Amino acid sequence: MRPRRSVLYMPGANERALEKAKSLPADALILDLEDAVAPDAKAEARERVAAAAASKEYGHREVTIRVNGPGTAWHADDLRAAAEAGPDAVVVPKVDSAATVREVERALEAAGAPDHTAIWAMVETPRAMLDARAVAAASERLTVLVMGTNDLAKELHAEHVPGRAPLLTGLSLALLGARDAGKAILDGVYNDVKDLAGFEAECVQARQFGFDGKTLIHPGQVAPCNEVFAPSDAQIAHARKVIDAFELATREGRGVVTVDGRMIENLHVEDARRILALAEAIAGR
Ligand SMILES: CC(C)(COP(=O)(O)OP(=O)(O)OC[C@H]1O[C@@H](n2cnc3c(N)ncnc32)[C@H](O)[C@@H]1OP(=O)(O)O)[C@@H](O)C(=O)NCCC(=O)NCCSC(=O)C[C@H](O)C(=O)O
Ligand SMILES: [Mg+2]
Repeated sequence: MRPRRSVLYMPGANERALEKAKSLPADALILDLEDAVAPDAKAEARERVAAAAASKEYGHREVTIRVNGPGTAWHADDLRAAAEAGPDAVVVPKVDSAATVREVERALEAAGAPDHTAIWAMVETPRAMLDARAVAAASERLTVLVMGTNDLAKELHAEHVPGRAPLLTGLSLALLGARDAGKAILDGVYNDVKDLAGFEAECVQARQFGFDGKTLIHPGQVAPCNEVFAPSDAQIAHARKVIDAFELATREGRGVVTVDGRMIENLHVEDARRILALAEAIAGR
């Protein structure tokens, strides 16, 4: 169980942000070479990001590198540099087919990427929503899907509105694909870094949908995001109660029981165990 409540992007060319990330309570970092880096700064950012990822100075935080997308002039060089740096994962934008995942996997292996370097695939196009399951299941190296809700909204000609009605179908399709393939999935970013109330509402919505965490763009979003995606004290207490009550029922030869007036079966116990495992992993940080 690896907590991925808060996953912070930072521009690969921004030395100050790369330094600051060492002290932020984010579960994971995405050192970005794609959208947040201007074309003229790509080569320098690539060196900076590779050195940061290889430095092992980020403690418990998962360190990932977002490369430029397949078909761009920088993609192959980015993959080679990432493979040599050996981050926890390479984040690949605009993945819309299983074939792309396999090409990335081959390129990483040809460049000598260590086994521990996973692939995180960004799903951010209509095609990716429709083929999310195939993308998620394309490789064992692929462990996480990452929503790209800005690109998705752009492709759909959709507006960013509170509640995200225009994106809900895409979010659901991506979740279905990820979970069917047994993979983790992260929600997209919230662009208005000053609107903390709107941000928190979107975190709660993502948690209710089933996302493991949310991608972020500003340090001020990390703490509230961690709070929303961590099991609350009440959830932890309830999970323990469910497990205890079900174990007692099982010893008495019953397969179903009620806790606080609600029916509990084996599947609820599995969920309770998942909640406790996540809480323990967070407490171990
Ligand atoms: C959004 C920002 C441009 C805001 O920048 P700024 O106004 O300069 O922020 P602050 O002055 O409030 O910064 C305060 C301090 O925090 C540091 N900082 C800021 N952002 C980060 C960060 N992301 N990681 C680490 N540290 C950060 C500043 O350096 C200040 O430090 P100090 O001077 O020591 O006090 C900016 O936050 C930013 O650039 N964010 C990241 C943008 C980014 O990475 N975008 C690409 C990913 S999102 C995406 O691509 C979407 C996806 O593909 C999709 O389709 O949806
Ligand atoms: Mg994008």
